Amino acid sequence: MINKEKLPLLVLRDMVVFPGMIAPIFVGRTRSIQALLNAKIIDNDRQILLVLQKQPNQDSPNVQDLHSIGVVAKIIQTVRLQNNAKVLVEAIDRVKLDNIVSNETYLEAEYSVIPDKVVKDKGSSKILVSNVMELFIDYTKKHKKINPEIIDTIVAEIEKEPTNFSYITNVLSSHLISPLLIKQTLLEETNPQTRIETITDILTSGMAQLEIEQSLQQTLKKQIEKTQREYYLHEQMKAIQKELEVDKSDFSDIEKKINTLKLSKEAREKAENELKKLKLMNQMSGESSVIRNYLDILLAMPWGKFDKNKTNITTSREILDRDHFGLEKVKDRIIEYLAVLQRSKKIKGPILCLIGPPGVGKTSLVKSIAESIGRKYTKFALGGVRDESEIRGHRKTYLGSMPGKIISLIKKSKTSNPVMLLDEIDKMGSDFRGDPASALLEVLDPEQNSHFVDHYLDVEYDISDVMFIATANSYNLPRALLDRMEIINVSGYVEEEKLQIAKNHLMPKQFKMHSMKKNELSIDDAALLEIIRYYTKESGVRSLEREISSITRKALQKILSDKEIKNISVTSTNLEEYLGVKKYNFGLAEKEDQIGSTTGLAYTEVGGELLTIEALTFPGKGEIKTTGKLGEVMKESAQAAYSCFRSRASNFGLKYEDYKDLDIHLHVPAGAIPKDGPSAGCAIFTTIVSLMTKIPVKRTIAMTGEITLRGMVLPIGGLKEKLLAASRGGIKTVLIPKENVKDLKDIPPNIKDSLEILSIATIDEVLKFALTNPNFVVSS
Ligand SMILES: Nc1ncnc2c1ncn2[C@@H]1O[C@H](COP(=O)(O)OP(=O)(O)OP(=O)(O)O)[C@@H](O)[C@H]1O
Repeated sequence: MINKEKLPLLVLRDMVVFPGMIAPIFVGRTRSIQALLNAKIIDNDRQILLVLQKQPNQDSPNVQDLHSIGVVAKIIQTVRLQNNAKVLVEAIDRVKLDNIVSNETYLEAEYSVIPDKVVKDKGSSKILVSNVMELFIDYTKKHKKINPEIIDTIVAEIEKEPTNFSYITNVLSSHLISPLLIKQTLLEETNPQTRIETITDILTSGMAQLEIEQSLQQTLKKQIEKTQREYYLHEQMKAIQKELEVDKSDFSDIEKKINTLKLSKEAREKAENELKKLKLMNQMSGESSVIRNYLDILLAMPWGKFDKNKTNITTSREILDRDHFGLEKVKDRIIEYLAVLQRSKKIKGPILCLIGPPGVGKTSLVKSIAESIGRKYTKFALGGVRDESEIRGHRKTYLGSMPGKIISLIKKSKTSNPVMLLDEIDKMGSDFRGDPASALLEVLDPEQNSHFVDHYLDVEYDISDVMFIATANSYNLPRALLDRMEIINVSGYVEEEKLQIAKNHLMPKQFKMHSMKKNELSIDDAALLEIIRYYTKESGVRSLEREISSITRKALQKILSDKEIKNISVTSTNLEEYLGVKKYNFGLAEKEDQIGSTTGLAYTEVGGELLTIEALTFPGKGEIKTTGKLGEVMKESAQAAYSCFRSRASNFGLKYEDYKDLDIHLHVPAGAIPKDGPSAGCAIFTTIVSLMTKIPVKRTIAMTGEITLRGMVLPIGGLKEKLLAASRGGIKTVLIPKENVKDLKDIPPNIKDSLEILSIATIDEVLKFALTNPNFVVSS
């Protein structure tokens, strides 16, 4: 039924109000405010019609611009603001508008209430409601636009009236998030069941849309994350590249070296691999500095660099003669060796080893050899080397590891064919860290050393062009090493030679070193001889050189501190002024012939020595006791000499009773110095015989020779050194084993001339020469 009484019409721009709902409305348009003001009071309520305009953006819609279905509502509250108002309305019924008219200030219309159709199939509608409710809850939760508390209230209210389908659909419709037109359709639908279905459809499609949106959002989020990640990585890469850019020059240096150096194939591959690793590394890391160091060393090696072989034996001889006095035999041997080199360019044979006491010129000979063949000189001091890695290096993985000395010295000499002096090869030790001698064997073996691998370099380096020359003070070398080497004996010098060396080599050398002019200082021969005799005690000339150096310094100081002094001459009279009191007595021979004291001759690492052997008797059990740090061999030699004496005692007119209760104490002075070897046998025997027979031993005689129990004299070593010591010590006569006579040809004539050298084959002969009363032996 149409309600002919008109009600003012409030046109809504963008909302649909459903029956039963309370809604706040902002009213701004004048016509709307006028409509509000003219709301009619019906049943004690101010009532008004509400309708949606078709186009939300129209400011003054005409009658045809409005939907025909709306609601009649009561105004609960009105709040007037300055130019507009806020009104709270409660929709009462769905209405159809008729006869809409516009009076002066607002629209008004007649209306007829449209009741909802009665739902017949309540069962299925109930199911539909529970479905739609579930959907609604899901949808609103997902949508997140509706406050969860409101959802709870709606759900609670609906649960209160589960069969009021009109109410339920209106509530759900008003909370749907959907376009206005759809809402208007819902308002216009009078069948609640149809409305439920429509709402279900709307929610389902809304859900699907939401899901799509959400997955789209996620993809978008992922996309953004991916882009951000890529951006970040990109930036990081830029930073790394920038970092690398800085070091690029470093790498290019290394690359250049790898490409230009004459590396072996293996070394090139290794260098390239290491460089590859290095490029991928953090340049600040410890490992990268290990690799850098390694590459530095590997690429600093003189790959393929050789000094040109200038071997010419004539010039070599000249240089050796220029630098060294005497040593003819040694020089001959060296020249022979160099002759092979001149022909074959590479010596595959054994390496040279110069053996002799200190200061005899071994080192300077090697320097001269290097100079004479135009090669660099380098020295590997082996004294005290105990660790194999000093020769062959440590693996580069160890912290602070380094290549071995051989490789380091080659690198330092900047050529692959230097002359390398292996100094003091006899002083090499060995311990748990490995035996350096066996590593050295590999170095010296011409078959192996072209493939020498240093632990640090870890690639083969050909050292077969290096000329190794060893020096040693003694023959105390591992057998295998001795076999690899050609020994050249460099023995000591006699006084005359020392004098010549001092005048022609040491003095000019020291003068040059101290910038002393030739005419400013002179040391006469007598003074030099005194230095040799009283200030030095050596086979070589090292101390002599030191003393000359000390004189030069003192003379220089005098010249510089006193302008009056223009030159200085050092003679035997003023020598003490420069060198202080005499350090040694010349000639160790006894002042008088002694009972129980004999002079023996020893050969030590520092050259020949006079050895006094003395003995005493005292009551005892007929035993012999030895002191003076004697080695096992020397002790046994004393035992043998004593047994030999006892077996022959009757020859010397002695009865068993004479010596059976006597102990002998045999001592060799300079008790702190270890002594060993069998060559003092003769001297010990002579001492015992002299002691027991009370016949003195001639003071001017010295002897050397091993004895057997049966009284034979056996040969000894180091003859030249021993004769030199005898001549230095003021000895007149030397007894040497008969078998050593053949060695005399190697002894310089001046030594032979300065001594009476007698050969002995038996101990009887020894006694005949050594005792002051030789007839005694013969008569007995
Ligand atoms: N025959 C010689 N002619 C000239 N100078 C010599 C001669 N012998 C030695 N010298 C000089 O004596 C000094 C010591 O020699 P050098 O250092 O070569 O001795 P060495 O035998 O190598 O000793 P070490 O075994 O202790 O190494 C050097 O200055 C050297 O030039």
